[in-house]
Amino acid sequence: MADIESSFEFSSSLTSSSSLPPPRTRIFKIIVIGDSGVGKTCLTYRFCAGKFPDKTEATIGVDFRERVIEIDGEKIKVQLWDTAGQERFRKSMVQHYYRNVHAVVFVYDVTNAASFQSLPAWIEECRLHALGQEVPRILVGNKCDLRHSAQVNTDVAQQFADTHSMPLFETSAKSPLGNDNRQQCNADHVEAIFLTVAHKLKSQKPLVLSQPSSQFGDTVTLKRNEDEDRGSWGCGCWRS
Ligand SMILES: Nc1nc2c(ncn2[C@@H]2O[C@H](COP(=O)(O)OP(=O)(O)OP(=O)(O)O)[C@@H](O)[C@H]2O)c(=O)[nH]1
Ligand SMILES: [Mg+2]
Repeated sequence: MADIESSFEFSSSLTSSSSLPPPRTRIFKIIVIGDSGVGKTCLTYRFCAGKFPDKTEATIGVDFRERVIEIDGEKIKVQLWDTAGQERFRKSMVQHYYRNVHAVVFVYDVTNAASFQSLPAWIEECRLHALGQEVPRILVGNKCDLRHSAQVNTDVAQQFADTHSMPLFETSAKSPLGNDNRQQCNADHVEAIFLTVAHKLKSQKPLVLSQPSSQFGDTVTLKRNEDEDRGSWGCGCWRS
């Protein structure tokens, strides 16, 4: 089974004479995968930049977005890997996505049944890249603002999520522009989805230092205990 590793970024202002423990930021690497056009770029942009992007183009390879959040007084860097859905744009990068992944977000488009039907293939890809069951996964049905043209029934999606021990979130990356409370709620989910993943990762068992920090290095690698929590994390389904 592959180890889950977590990175810590140490403050560059640290001096060797300091007697205080170094301030540090834990980094959680979360990959976002799913068919082209489901809204991976919009979702990650919304979480990191706080808005729906003016325009997007198909992602080539992978884009990184980061946001530092604070949970229980600890600063955590949520690093989102926004991957390309189009096969021709992802081929060369695929090996890199899956290295030291802390969590996976599977995205489908609620208005596109084919994107939902592709999910088993995305799950299989994770398996082929040795992603263990201990790596938290969540399922996101995006574009709920287009609910009138929805092709994927919530109950069917929930059943799929249950089968694969994932919480399901239905949401919209698009900004709620009107006073529609339900849309507001949907958009707030984008924030909540990634915060939930970060909380889940933070609450997993303590990390153990596995290699000393080099004299000049800013980053050390930490390995989780062997007996880490392997269970699923219950149903966190939030529906609109
Ligand atoms: N109505 C609506 N449109 C959305 C939403 N999210 C994304 N879109 C639109 O869907 C299209 C594709 O969005 P992207 O975020 O680029 O899709 P992607 O999954 O990153 O696609 P690839 O990079 O090709 O894998 C764009 O035209 C977005 O404006 C949403 O929540 N609601
Ligand atoms: Mg994209």
